[in-house]
Amino acid sequence: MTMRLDYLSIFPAYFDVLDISLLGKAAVNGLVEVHAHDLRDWTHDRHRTVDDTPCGGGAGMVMKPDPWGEAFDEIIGTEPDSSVHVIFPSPSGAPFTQSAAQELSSAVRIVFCCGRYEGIDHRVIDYARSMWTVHEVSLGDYVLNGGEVAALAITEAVVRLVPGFMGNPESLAEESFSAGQDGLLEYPLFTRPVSWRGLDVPEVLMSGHHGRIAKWRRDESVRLTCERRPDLTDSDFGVPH
Ligand SMILES: Nc1ccc2ncsc2c1
Repeated sequence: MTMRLDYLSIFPAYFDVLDISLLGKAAVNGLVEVHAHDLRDWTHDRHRTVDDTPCGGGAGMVMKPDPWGEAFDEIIGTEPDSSVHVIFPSPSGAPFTQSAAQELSSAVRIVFCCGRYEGIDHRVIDYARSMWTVHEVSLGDYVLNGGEVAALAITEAVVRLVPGFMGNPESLAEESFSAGQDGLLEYPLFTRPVSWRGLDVPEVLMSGHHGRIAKWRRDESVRLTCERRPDLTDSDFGVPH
C-alpha cells in the first residue's frame, strides 16, 4: 500500500526536504508518494491574494477560504471520504502524540494544510470536517510562523512507522513513548569506547547479565520519566518494578 501525502502551503518548497534521507528512499520504494502544492495556484487575482483582514477587527491577516476550497476540490475531490486524513497544524490543536502517529501510519491519504498569517478562516476547517477525517494538532506550547515545520515533524513521526519503512522495525519497540517501553522515556544509550574522556559506560551494561541489564534499563526509564515527564507517569511508575 502506498501512502499518499499532500501538502498545501504558500511555501511548498519547504517540502523539497522530503526528497532526501529515509523519506526520499521511501518515496523511491513506492512506500510513500509526496505532492506539495502552492495554495496561490488557486487564486485568480494579479497579486495571487490568499489573505484578508479579520472580521471583527484585530491584528494581522486571515487566510481566505476560497483558495483552500478550490484546492480541496482539485486535490482531494468533492465527495466525502472518511479515509482521507486532513491535518491542520495549529498552536490551538490537540497535542500530537506517538499513538496518534501510530494510528496515522496506516492511513492511505494524508493532506497537510499549512496555515500562515494569524491562521485560516475557520469555515475551511468546518468544511473539511464535513468531508474528511480532520485533525487539528499542536506540537507543543509554542508558536511557529506557519504550519510547514510542524507538518514536516508530523510526517517524519508517521512515515517512520509505516510497515516496511524502517530497516529494523524491532528498534521502534524500544523508543521513547513506544508500547514496548510502556510509554516511558527511553533509557540512556552507550556504545564503545568503554571509557571516554574519563567517562565510563555503566558497568552493568558490560556485565553480559541480561536480567541485570534489563532491570537497569527499566529503572533508568522510570527514573527519567518521573524526573522529566511526571505527566506521563501514574502511581505505578513511581515505584520501579
Ligand atoms: N498555522 C500555524 C501557525 C503557527 C503554528 N505554530 C505551531 S503549529 C502552527 C500553525
